[in-house]
Amino acid sequence: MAGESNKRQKREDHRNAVDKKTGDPQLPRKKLYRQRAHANPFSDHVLNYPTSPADMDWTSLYPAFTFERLEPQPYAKELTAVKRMSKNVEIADIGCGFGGLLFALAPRFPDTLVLGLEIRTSVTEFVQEKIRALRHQDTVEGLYQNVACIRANTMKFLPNFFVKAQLSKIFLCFPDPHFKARKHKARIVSITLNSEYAYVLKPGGIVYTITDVEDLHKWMVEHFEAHPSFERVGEEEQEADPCVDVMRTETEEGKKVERNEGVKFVALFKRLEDPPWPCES
Ligand SMILES: C[S@@+](CC[C@H](N)C(=O)[O-])C[C@H]1O[C@@H](n2cnc3c(N)ncnc32)[C@H](O)[C@@H]1O
Repeated sequence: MAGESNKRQKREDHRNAVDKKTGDPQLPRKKLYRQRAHANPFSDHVLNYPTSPADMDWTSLYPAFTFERLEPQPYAKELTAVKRMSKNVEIADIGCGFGGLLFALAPRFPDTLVLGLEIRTSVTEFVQEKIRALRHQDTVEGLYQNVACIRANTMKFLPNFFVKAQLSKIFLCFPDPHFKARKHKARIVSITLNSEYAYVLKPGGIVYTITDVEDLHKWMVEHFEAHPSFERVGEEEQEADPCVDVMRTETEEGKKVERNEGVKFVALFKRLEDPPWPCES
């Protein structure tokens, strides 16, 4: 406990310290935010999440993508100035860890809102601190205004954040493998969860997966191929997608596998159009 409060104090000191030359906030140090590798997705964590996407306030996460307008309010005679978003989140990195992919994608898609969702508290805080520092450093091009990170257990609450067909890309990079058969239910890919990914993805949208665990790769392929809303993207189209290279090289886990000369298994799945209801055909 003393160790944790000591670490918290060090983080606070580092957060308040500025770069002596530029006066900018310093980038956070990973070593102050390290946390046990696995968080149990079935635990009752104390999490903040909206009861529905309409209740989610994105304006504080992406202030550069907001505007104000006057709107009527219940029981008020006067119109009130309300902040609204000019864009919605379109790219989600599920289990973003320390955010390597987010920081690589954000400048490549400067007009698209990118969101990391991460279950571990300290790791989420690291990404949020890094975003704060990078935004402060880059006042000329306005980079990193389009990236944010929230603490969330996506296995439980993904549809609380996104409306139907909101997202164009979902990344599942190096998800926890949960090797033992009795732990497979904790995997981030399953028939049930794939239905949630299908719900929040727009037709033509892509789920990107990468892992160094062959058994998990086969599991992900098997579960997405078995799902009627997805089809696997062919090798040629996969390799032509610039996000694939980013996912291979910029994720923290991808870099680790590279250092250990390990193998990376990639598979992409396209969200298909829903078939017409019988009464529509
Ligand atoms: C092995 S790490 C991969 C991190 C990052 N994607 C990368 O490739 O470097 C898996 C991450 O998923 C997070 N995670 C696991 N289950 C989750 C859940 N249900 N909701 C959100 N994040 C989760 C873990 O905390 C961990 O940071």
